[in-house]
Amino acid sequence: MNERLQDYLVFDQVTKRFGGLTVVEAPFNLVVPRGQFVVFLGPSGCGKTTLMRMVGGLDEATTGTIRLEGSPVGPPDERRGMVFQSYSSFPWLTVLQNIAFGMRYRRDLSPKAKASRARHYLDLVGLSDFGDAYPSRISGGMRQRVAIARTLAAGSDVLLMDEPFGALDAQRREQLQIELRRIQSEEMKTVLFVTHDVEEAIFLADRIIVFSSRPARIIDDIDVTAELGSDRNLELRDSEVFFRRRADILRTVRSTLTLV
Ligand SMILES: Nc1ncnc2c1ncn2[C@@H]1O[C@H](COP(=O)(O)OP(=O)(O)OP(=O)(O)O)[C@@H](O)[C@H]1O
Repeated sequence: MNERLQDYLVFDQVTKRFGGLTVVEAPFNLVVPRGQFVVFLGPSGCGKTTLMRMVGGLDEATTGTIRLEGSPVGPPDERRGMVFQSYSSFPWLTVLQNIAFGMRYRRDLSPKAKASRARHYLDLVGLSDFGDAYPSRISGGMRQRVAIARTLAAGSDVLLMDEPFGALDAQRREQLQIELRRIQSEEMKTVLFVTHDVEEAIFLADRIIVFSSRPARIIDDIDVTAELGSDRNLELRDSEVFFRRRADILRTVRSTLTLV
């Protein structure tokens, strides 16, 4: 991999304060190669969302820089797609139109290609029968799926996902985890993904960053792909090595609760 791909997304000496509250204190450094699936795992309130928002351009670092392909990240743009906990859909657009909205910048796609892509992602998230519905008429979990479909359809190179599957039932969640991992590896997406679910973290991640309580500090940086390979499927999920790894990581995560 050449240098530009190796240091594709870089947190360089980043700190963050909100008034008197220090969220990221010890300068935060992390180098993410292009195409890596990185999961942030850590106690509630330690600053994971804040780090993601800074990558997305929704917040600014107090000191230090976040660089994407060598340049400081600026305001949100189409290179970075976000699915956050407080997802939003446009109430005046139908579900299908909401998904298509994510592609408004895509000049490389004809209107017909956009329509078929929107339909594809609508089906993928299991909302085939709700394309013409308005967001106010569907459940919160379904609106979350609309947000996921819109972000995937947009085709951004970097996906910033903050507990995107939190409100989904177990079966839908598993299906979307498999699809997300497939899309990510086929299309070389770089993903930052926040979850509190250790199993989800191991299943999806190439690499897991484990944080301490606030102020956020990295206490472990786990190369999951080195141990489990990059092929993720349901057999792996039931395997002994998966369960062993899950137990190890749970131990590390539990230790963060006593670290301050
Ligand atoms: N705009 C803001 N102004 C003031 N404080 C903020 C702001 N945004 C976040 N914080 C505070 O920063 C801290 C870190 O919040 P953040 O949402 O990044 O944590 P988190 O690790 O993502 O938590 P969770 O896992 O519960 O989502 C919290 O104490 C939060 O209240």
